[in-house]
Amino acid sequence: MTVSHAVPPSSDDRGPVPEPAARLSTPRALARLYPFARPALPRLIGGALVGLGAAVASLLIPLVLQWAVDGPITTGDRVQIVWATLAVLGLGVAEALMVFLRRRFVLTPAAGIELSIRRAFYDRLQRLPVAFHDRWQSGQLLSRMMQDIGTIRRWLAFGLILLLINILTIVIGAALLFRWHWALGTVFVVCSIPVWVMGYRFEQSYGLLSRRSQDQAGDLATAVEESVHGIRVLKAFGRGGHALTQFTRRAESLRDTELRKAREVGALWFWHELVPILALGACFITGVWLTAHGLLTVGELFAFFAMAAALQWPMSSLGYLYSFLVDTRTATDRVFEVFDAPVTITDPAEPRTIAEPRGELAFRNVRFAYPDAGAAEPDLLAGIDLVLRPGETMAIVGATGSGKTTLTTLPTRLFDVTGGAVELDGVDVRELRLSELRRRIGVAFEEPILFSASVRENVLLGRDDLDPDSPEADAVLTQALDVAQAGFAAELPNGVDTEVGEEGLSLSGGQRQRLALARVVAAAPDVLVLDDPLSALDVDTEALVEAALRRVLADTTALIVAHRPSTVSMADRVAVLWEGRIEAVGTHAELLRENAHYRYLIASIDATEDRA
Ligand SMILES: Nc1ncnc2c1ncn2[C@@H]1O[C@H](COP(=O)(O)OP(=O)(O)OP(=O)(O)O)[C@@H](O)[C@H]1O
Repeated sequence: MTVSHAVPPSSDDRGPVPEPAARLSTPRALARLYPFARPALPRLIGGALVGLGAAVASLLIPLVLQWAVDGPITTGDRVQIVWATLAVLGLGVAEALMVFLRRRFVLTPAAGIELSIRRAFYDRLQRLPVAFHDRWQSGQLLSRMMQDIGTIRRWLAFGLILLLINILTIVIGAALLFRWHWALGTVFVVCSIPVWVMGYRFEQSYGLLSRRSQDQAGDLATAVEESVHGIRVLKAFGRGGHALTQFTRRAESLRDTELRKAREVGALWFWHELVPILALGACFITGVWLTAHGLLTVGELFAFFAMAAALQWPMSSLGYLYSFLVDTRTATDRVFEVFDAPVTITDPAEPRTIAEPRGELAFRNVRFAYPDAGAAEPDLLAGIDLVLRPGETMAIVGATGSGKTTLTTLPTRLFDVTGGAVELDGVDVRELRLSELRRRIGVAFEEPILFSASVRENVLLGRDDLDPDSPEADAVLTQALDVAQAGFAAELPNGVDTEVGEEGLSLSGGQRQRLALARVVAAAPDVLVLDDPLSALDVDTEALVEAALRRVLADTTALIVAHRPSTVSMADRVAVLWEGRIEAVGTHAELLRENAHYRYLIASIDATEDRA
């Protein structure tokens, strides 16, 4: 059941936000929050009951006034007047206390619900495949995580309960009006009808605006995130002004939508303020007429005015609560679009395990096309057959864009093959638990990503089996840093406990690459997959890393994407990727002798190096 399809970031001023394909009614859309709200339900119900108690107390005051005016005030019974005064005071204090209690009841559970939705959302983001993250802007995900889930929390803490209480208060108030005289009740109900009709129509039009503004807020977050992330490029190219212009355009689009929202809400508020006043005016005239004709007592007329005052806030708040309801529905839709996105790469139903790991990696007639590739496009990988023998180092050489990096994403199932199979020690990788697979195969990417954490934490990321403070962890860390020639880490202000900045920006490209390499070495997998791991290193450091890697690679199977002759030289054999297939496999010397494409590729690599 989906509220709508996972709409990849919709946009701002490029046209109207598309209506989700399958819209649920608002109550059903909000009911999807139930699993998160269930643990907090007793307290939420408690809060609603106490809130209702406060509303009842406020409605009882007019009844006491009616009794006082028709009884002791008319008869002059002072004792009874004192009792009536005390009752009104008592009801007022009880109402205030119950409002206070209502807040106490709901605040903590609502914050708990927010936490559990955020946790589930983050967990979902972790489990969703790379293909999902390729399609979604990070700002869209961020705004859903922060802004939309915050809106849901505020709704559960205040909006929902207030809406229920206020509607109940209005119903009880109307019933009391009927009790005094059917004509009063009827006038009130008839005059209120426009309020409900306008509320319904408002939901339709405001829903679209609400969706657009929340999507635009996501786009804006993306713009901020991208410009902060790419601040060096923007500065280097002097494009700060251009970025500001683009940002301003997006911010203005959001402002325009917010203003349209505010105008819609303002119009609704106006009618929600005006109609109750008109209704009460009509009731007033009716009440005076009824009293003049002896059909209503003076006490009842007096109580009616008090009731009008008590109903004023519940009626006028409906406009605000409606818009809040629609915003929350939109926020819920946006959050559930992520929950509804399919997790396509999962553990198998009946996982196998590799009893005696040897480290043989085989590509058997592997085919692959990216999900967004056109149906008419040929597969990027169109029948890859390649076997890496245990302990062998295999380099992959191919033209730019031929699919080398893509090939490295398949063994760990960052993407699943669209045909054929990747096998580890004879077992299809799709038959292994993801945790086992990713423990056995380690990957270092060309773009080295470091997290905002210490060098130690970054390097030992894949070793959750080790206590980070244990001597064993220290030994693994030292050895990995040694292999990756990352001795510079010891000279950082706090050594290996130095926090490397956001994504390691405070380190040089080569330093980051060496730490990323150390991370995969520390993981000690059976098979290493390295996507051009030395591209950012200077010639001397590269030679040192190579020498150390050779020692590690001596008994580890490795698949290395090579863009340089020096990387090729580390390999036992080289595979030539050409037009989606492995055209030839052999030693560097054999291929130079026998394969024209290989000669061409090596020549173009050399030419690039010479130019560099
Ligand atoms: N996530 C993705 N979604 C869609 N298409 C992609 C994705 N990643 C890469 N591609 C496309 O797949 C093709 C192969 O890309 P890939 O990065 O695997 O090539 P490569 O051989 O590693 O290139 P290079 O040598 O330049 O690093 C390219 O045309 C690229 O545009």
